[in-house]
Amino acid sequence: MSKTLYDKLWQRHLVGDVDGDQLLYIDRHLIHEVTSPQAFDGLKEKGRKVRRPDKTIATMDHSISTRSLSLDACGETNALQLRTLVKNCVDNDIVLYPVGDERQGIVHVMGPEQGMIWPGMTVVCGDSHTATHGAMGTLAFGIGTSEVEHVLATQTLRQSKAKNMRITVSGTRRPHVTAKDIILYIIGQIGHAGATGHVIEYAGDVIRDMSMEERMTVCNMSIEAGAKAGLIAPDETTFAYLEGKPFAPKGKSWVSAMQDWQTLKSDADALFDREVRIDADAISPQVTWGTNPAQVVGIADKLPSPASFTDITMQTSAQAAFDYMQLEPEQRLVNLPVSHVFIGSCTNSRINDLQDAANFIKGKSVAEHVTAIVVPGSSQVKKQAESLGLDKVFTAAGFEWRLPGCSMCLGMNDDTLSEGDRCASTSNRNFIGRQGRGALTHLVSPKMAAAAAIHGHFVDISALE
Ligand SMILES: CC(C)[C@H](C(=O)O)[C@@H](O)C(=O)O
Ligand code: SF4
Repeated sequence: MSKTLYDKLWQRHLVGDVDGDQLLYIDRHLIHEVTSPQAFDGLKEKGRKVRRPDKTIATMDHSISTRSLSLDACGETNALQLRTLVKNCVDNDIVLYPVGDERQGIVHVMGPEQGMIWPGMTVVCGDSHTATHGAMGTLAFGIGTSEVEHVLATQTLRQSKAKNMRITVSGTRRPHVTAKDIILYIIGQIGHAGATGHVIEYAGDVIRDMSMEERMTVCNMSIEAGAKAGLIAPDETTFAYLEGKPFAPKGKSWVSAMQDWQTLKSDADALFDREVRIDADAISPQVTWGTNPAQVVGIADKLPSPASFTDITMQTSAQAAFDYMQLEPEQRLVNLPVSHVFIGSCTNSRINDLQDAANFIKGKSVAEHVTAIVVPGSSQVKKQAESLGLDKVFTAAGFEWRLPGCSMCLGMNDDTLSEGDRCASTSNRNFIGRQGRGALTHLVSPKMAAAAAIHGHFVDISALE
């Protein structure tokens, strides 16, 4: 019978059935300071050991400062969380990339860049944006803390299989339309729960032509459409990205791995439970106006009016979003002033993202009323950006150039906004209070964020000369 890529990955990792669920083997377990402490406590209480420390890798990302390498920089609670991670890793022989380490970074940035994530793997992490790694042709998804404990103890996970969905993006990308605009547009079309219960495979020319970094941006936000995971079949772009990375297979192992990876695609006649087709020509630079990522429009478009939604729940949610975001139905966002700009997060803090923003900023200055920060996704990204002189471009324009971490994406450190601050943010969630109590978040691409910083308000970058 014909199979989808997801079916194939699932089948390869199936080790048995338990009470109606299935048991999957996990190839790579990524951990960070927020969702691992209770899992380690659980193991200790039960007198269990970590079964495969060699398949587990830890990094610090959420609770760290972006101004100081000190673990104490963001208060006692954060320091305790970080020191607990250190102790748990030492006690269990797990490799940890602490702040200051040249491999440290946001878990979804550092994993792929170290070559830890290979096509055909199963990858989990106690973090919802684990879907990012699906860009590598990997079955990758977020798990809860009790599941983190289960994986630490057994290197397996109980799961039930999701449905297959394919999103095919074809046509021609308009100028200034980035991977972020494409995924925001997709979520706008299918809704923030539009892929619930499904694993999405992204396909079509537009996806094929994307770099690995762009594919990661797309897969990263699968969870914002409710999907279990996002996937892209591996190809030459994937192999070229992986080759020579520290954890990638080498020599003969590389050759045989490549042969296997080439088979990792959906069969031509595979059936999907749901198919969505997206025409790239219809996509312009996007900006969210609401409090979930599906509440999004093209920058030149008018906001909807609540009455335009047929569904009563969507009407109510649109009205609530307008109230919270201090916006009016049918308003346009061009010229709406912003007070803050955040370039960072596991969606948009890779080198291409920083390059996109820097290209726009070069030789210009941040508007006087705007506070703008750039937070590279990892130490490697920071180093590469500095070798290209991007840090100088940002600081000369008036941006702050920070240390890598999650930062203002969710403000578990001191990078938070105050009530009424309006932020053009390259992150992935615009939930109420996400960047600080009463703060107003608009999700955009790095280019759109850069333009907002310079002009002090949202700009239709495709209309600029
Ligand atoms: C802290 C962590 C559990 C959380 C997640 O799972 O996504 C965070 O990364 C986020 O983006 O909200
Ligand atoms: S950057 Fe944001 S979305 Fe990504 S893992 Fe960190 S907090 Fe979560």
